[in-house]
Amino acid sequence: IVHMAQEIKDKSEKDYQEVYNAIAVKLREEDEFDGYIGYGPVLTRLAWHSSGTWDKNNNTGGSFGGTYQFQKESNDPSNKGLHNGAEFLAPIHKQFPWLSHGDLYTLGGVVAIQELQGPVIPWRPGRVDLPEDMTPDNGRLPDAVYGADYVRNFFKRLDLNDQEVVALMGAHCLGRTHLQNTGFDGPWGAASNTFTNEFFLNLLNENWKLEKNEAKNMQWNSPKGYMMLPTDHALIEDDKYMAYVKLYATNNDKFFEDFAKAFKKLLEGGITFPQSTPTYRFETLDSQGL
Ligand code: HEM
Ligand SMILES: Nc1ncc(C2CC2)[nH]1
Repeated sequence: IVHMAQEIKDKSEKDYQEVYNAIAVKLREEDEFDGYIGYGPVLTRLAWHSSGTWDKNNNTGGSFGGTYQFQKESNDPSNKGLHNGAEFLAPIHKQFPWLSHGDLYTLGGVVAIQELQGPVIPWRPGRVDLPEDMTPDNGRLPDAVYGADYVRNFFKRLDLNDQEVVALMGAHCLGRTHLQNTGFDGPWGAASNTFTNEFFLNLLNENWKLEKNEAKNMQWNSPKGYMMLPTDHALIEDDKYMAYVKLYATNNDKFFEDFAKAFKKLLEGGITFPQSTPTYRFETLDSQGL
């Protein structure tokens, strides 16, 4: 299967910056969601989950077809809680009906990372809505209860290596787990809505204890009230992953640079873009003085 991005001839960088700004203004205004965390984290997770269904072996799934819009995918138990992100984006789709669902979901993640003071994520348009019967089966997204070998093997299907996996996991600096979504709880301390390398610093500096939570799942908790999933903690149990955890804990610029590259790669998995497709690097609201 070839997912050839369409050439967008009648839309300019200004048009896409206008969509970016509409999402960013809504993100700034609707700040009360999830105990004043806001929509940034759940938009980031929606962009990741709509892309993370890709299978490089047969080029099925991925962000291209925007199939998260169909219940077969949005009702995947792995996607519990993401309807909040989709409902946030629905008025944006109404305002800009020419934007495909795949472009909408991935752009939402780009806006979230950038507006939460993370790196600029280069982004290309041209994903094309596919029919419902092209929706990938449930079960393509990762479980949180396993260790390093599982994580390494899982991300092979998305063509992501150790360095890319560790960089991407840094997005767990955002938001929080919700017992009713995934059976994991916490952090009880201030969950963050600012993109930093804190995930790596916490992994290295906190005193982690493996405990059974209220949903009978094992998770790692720290005296400060932070938590790590077993798949998070796996990054300091494996020597190859540990090297990147230490790199990103001590070099924030390198983390930002590597995260931006890996997140773009994740959001574009399986897509062939025409040579003529521009790569956009959007301005944040702050940098536009808005
Ligand atoms: C082994 C891979 C991964 C596993 C097992 C995993 C698992 C989870 C779980 C269980 C939650 C809690 C969801 C909830 O209870 O509402 C979560 C939240 C989140 N994940 Fe991951 N994740 C993984 C990789 C990623 C990646 C690659 C990204 C993005 C680059 C990401 C971004 C997020 C964000 C932003 C949240 C917070 C969502 C919110 O606050 O509503 N995760 N993840
Ligand atoms: N440490 C940690 N692992 C997963 C999370 C969810 C993103 C909030 N937090």
